[in-house]
Amino acid sequence: MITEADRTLQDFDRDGYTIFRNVIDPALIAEASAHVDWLHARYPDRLGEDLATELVAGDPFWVRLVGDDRLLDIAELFLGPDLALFASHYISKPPFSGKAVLWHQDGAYWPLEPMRVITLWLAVDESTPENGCVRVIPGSHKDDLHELRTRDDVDNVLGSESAVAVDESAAVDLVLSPGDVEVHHPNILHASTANTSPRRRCGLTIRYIPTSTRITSEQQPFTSALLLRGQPGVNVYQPFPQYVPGEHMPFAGA
Ligand SMILES: O=C(O)CCC(=O)C(=O)O
Ligand SMILES: [Fe+2]
Repeated sequence: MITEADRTLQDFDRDGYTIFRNVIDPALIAEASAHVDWLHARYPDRLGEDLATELVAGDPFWVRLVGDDRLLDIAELFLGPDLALFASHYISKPPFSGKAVLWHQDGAYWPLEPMRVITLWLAVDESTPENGCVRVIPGSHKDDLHELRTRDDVDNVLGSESAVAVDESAAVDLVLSPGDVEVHHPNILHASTANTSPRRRCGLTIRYIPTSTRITSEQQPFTSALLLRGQPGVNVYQPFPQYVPGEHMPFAGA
């Protein structure tokens, strides 16, 4: 018998991405949205595209969110039962000014060995072509990792892109509603345009690894390495943060 999960994995093997609808409930998405506002107030110098990984392990709400069982159950389908966080990053593009993300493969940036890792991209806002949703080239995950080249001639989040010609006519726009999750492979070519609309476009990237994938960064434990489920495997991890009223964002169950 072919189950729903088998079909999802087959889609992912063929296309390099797949979408899960309505994973996270509106109450928790509202907290994630408030978290982005709270982070902006707490770190006023950071851009919305840069609410990043080094803030995660000291932030009880962030850890609660990436450790949510609904997200880990999805990660487990792809990676098995022993799961860690490698990195997580809100990419919140403000109205009218949000920057583009140029075509890239995530794995080209990451200190992981082997490159066994998936991204869950959790939609916090509606995400459409108008406000700069993620776009992918289906099947491009079958290529090896390309070299990177620097790009500072256009305003963009990464400052670089894959050094490869991309046939944009093959791109698929990932239109998502708040609470939906898009899963993508570390080798898939993906991008997003600038936000020229009046609506914010916020998503939370969550990079999960099986604990058999080694984080080879010099910094140990890596800034956002957290053991989330099962056995610790080959890495060392950050301790879980304790909630301190007044220091951290209050949230349900804090
Ligand atoms: O949110 C975006 O626009 C880009 C996301 C991305 O590159 C990723 O999740 O790896
Ligand atoms: Fe990416």
